[in-house]
Amino acid sequence: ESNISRYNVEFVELGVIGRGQFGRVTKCVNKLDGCVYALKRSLRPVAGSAAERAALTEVYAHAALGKHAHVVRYYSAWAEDDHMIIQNEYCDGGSLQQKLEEGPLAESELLLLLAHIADGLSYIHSLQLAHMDVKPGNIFICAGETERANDSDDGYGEDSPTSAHSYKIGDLGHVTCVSSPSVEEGDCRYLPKEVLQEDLTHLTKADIFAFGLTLFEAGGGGPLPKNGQQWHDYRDGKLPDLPNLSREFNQLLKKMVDPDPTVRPSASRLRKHPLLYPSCNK
Ligand SMILES: Cn1cc(CCO)c2c3c(c(-c4ccccc4Cl)cc21)C(=O)NC3=O
Repeated sequence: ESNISRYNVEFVELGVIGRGQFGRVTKCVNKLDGCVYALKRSLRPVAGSAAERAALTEVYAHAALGKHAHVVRYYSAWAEDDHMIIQNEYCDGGSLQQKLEEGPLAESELLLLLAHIADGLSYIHSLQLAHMDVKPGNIFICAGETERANDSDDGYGEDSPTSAHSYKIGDLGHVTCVSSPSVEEGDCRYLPKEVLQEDLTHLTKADIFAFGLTLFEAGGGGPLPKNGQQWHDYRDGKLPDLPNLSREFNQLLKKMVDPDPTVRPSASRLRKHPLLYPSCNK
């Protein structure tokens, strides 16, 4: 293989920001444009393997999703000396999972998370795609981001004038087309029962389920079960109330994790939920 590495020629590594069985994620400066990016470097998957299909799906999804205020932006991907590299937007505020280590979010913060991620999911779903791995570890925070209606407003842009920080959905490694039979299951803690039972007829509602458990966890309901009775209870409509949240928020969480996927609100409906427009319903 060539030993001229684009990674080393075009980027300066600032530090490792993530490690996994997949490889590692680094924070890098591009020497040409001087901007900071997140680069994931993983072993090149075996040709024809599920891992290769997932890697290609990730790049196809990023390319199809282009630019959106609440989806982590993709810039480039390439292969070099037996590795695959993907260059994404660097979100400087860490992941939601890291933020939750400091404790649960207050309802006002949960509403910001709800608005931003419902926006991102609504955009992904509008392209007939489903994320399939929504969870705190795949939601990243861009601190100090002032939201403004982006000039190329495609109707999905955030319309609130400014917000202290912005939540974005990342890691498109499990993205699938809603009419696709093959699903690479995401984290089982956020997986709805119907997907486990191979019912793939409502894949966008699998994202809503996972987002519901993500909000429940962010509101203090964690840690989530990976199996056992509690895992089943949460999927049989027995999600406990969170005492520090309003009755209305608790009702919304129960709707988002309803056993019947058709009962769960769509992402575009979530964007218009009354909880997000407090002044209107006084
Ligand atoms: C572990 N980890 C930490 C971060 C920084 C959070 O402040 C991070 C990022 C990404 C990713 C990422 C996820 C999946 C695929 C590719 C990448 Cl670069 C992983 C990240 C990504 O795409 N953008 C990131 O900021």
